Amino acid sequence: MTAVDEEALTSAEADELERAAEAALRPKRLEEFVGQRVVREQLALVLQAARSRGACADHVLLAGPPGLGKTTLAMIIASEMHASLRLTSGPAITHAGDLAAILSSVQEGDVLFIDEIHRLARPAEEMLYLAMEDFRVDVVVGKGAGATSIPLSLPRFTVVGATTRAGLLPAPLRDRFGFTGHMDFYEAADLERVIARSARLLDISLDPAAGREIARRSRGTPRIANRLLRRVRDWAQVRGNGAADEAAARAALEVFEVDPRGLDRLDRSVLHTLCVRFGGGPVGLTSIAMAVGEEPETVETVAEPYLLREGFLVRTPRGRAATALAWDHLGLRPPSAPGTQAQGTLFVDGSGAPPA
Ligand SMILES: Nc1ncnc2c1ncn2[C@@H]1O[C@H](COP(=O)(O)OP(=O)(O)OP(=O)(O)O)[C@@H](O)[C@H]1O
Repeated sequence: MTAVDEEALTSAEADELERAAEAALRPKRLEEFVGQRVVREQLALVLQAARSRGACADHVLLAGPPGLGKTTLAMIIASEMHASLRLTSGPAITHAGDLAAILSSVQEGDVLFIDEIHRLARPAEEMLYLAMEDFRVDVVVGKGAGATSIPLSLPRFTVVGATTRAGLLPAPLRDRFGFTGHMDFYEAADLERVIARSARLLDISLDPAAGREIARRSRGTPRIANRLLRRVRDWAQVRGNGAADEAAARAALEVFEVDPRGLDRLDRSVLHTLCVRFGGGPVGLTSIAMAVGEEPETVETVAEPYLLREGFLVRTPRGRAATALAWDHLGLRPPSAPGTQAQGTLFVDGSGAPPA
């Protein structure tokens, strides 16, 4: 096995472990689901009404940045409806035939979760409209002039679609969802509750001040909060005295390059590129992505929403531009200020100054 294979295996194993750790922390019922008060209330109503009619729930679209709980909510919908859950994703369905195979095995009342639904191939998308509206698929048998289309009726089922980019969904598909839950970043207080709950489940005795520190630096995202909690536990075990207290939280977050505003390496790299390489912008998404070595979609869906929300950057018709807060956070001065040099190295504390 080559060094590259070994590395790939290790990171695949690490991803698998992270996924397993995440799965163990998923709330199973709507009342355990912390925060997102509006979506929770709307969903509770939709599900209760469907249950009392003895019908399956209307199709649900969940929209919002990664890690806010869309998959978790899909699982909760299935469990609240006492239904079986089938999971797939837009990129996994490369041909309409893949979707036809899934749909033809769907049972009455099932919940079909389609993650990244905005990435479905067009023919599959069209098949899905029909399935969602008329509970029917047309299966094409044969090729060319001899091809025939055989209609296949489906039992009633619920599609739960998740997307980080609701704007990319074609209107006909969007319109087939009876309810859309718009998920937003969590308030720090809600994240503290997520962290306290996870600490209990993981049997970590967590100091409330450490929970606050982790919450503050989790970019409003439960997945990040849970991940940082596990890293704080690691630090406490290996370098500390086992106590997950505030000092352990600060030290661990420093090691894992999460700065005091919760920005991680990618966030800082985007801001740094914008300020130093492009003089603060405005500059197009693709140029930023190329400069930081990421896909434009990753920059747009993973880094940008939080940077926008926190006021580090703005979107203008001519591209992304850094705000005064971004320059300040990096310890740099914008080029218009006299005597400015838009240069510097990024440090974990976001100061722009090297550690003493
Ligand atoms: N409201 C919540 N309360 C408690 N834990 C939560 C909540 N939302 C999410 N989590 C936890 O955060 C993790 C990520 O959630 P999930 O996988 O559902 O996010 P997602 O929005 O589907 O992300 P992606 O779009 O990247 O797939 C899970 O471990 C889940 O337990």
